[in-house]
Amino acid sequence: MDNLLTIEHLSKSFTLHNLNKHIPAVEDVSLYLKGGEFVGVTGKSGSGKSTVLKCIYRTYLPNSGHIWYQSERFGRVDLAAASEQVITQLRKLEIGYVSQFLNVMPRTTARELVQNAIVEMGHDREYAEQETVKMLEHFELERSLWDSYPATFSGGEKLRLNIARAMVKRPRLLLLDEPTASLDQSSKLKVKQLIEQLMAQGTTMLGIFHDLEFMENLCDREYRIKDGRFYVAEKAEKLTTS
Ligand SMILES: Nc1ncnc2c1ncn2[C@@H]1O[C@H](COP(=O)(O)OP(=O)(O)OP(=O)(O)O)[C@@H](O)[C@H]1O
Repeated sequence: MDNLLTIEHLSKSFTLHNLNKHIPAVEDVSLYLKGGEFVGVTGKSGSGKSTVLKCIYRTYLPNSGHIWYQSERFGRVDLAAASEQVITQLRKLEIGYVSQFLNVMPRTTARELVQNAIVEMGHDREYAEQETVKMLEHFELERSLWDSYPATFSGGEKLRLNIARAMVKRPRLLLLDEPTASLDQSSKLKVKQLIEQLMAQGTTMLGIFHDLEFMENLCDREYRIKDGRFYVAEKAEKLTTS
């Protein structure tokens, strides 16, 4: 199968002007994802894992390199150079990003947050309501919270809602940035079940997980980003734990 994503020689650095400091977060990283694969990214803290994911989602604009994404709507797109309009459409329709932090919207309830994610993909309200109920039930978010504002939720409740919102869209490409970092065992199991469902539906995933055992039981392949002056992603041997 063709690659859904091909990263070529990606570099991203940050300049902290107040400290007069230059941080080469990612240097010369190349990797690929075939359609339907679940690939894990590992590496020491600070080795640049999140930066790679954020460059793909275009939270960060890379300094150099290409991020070729085979889009359903736009054909082959370089995410490192695409216009903001294309990126906005891709985020709505094709590419999901989930981290351990929930961006709460003011005066938007938990139920609305999930529903809106489905509606912006073009589905009707009735379908969005049904899917929202299924997802909130799956993640065992207390019913009394469904119509409350997430700003007051506990860390675990926010996290479960965040994952529900990203996964309910069933994106073509899902970027998982340590989504299970502070979840208890039962919530992790819920995430695992949904990842397996998404895999069965053909979603391609690139994920960073604190819990390596959790990741290695699920993923097809793994890239290690090496610490040091150069941050090079290399293909690790295919895991055989499944
Ligand atoms: N917005 C930013 N501004 C300045 N420096 C940043 C920024 N984002 C990341 N960095 C720096 O880039 C480097 C890589 O960070 P990144 O978060 O990608 O690492 P990571 O491998 O995901 O780490 P962890 O496992 O601890 O989450 C670090 O030195 C970090 O301090």
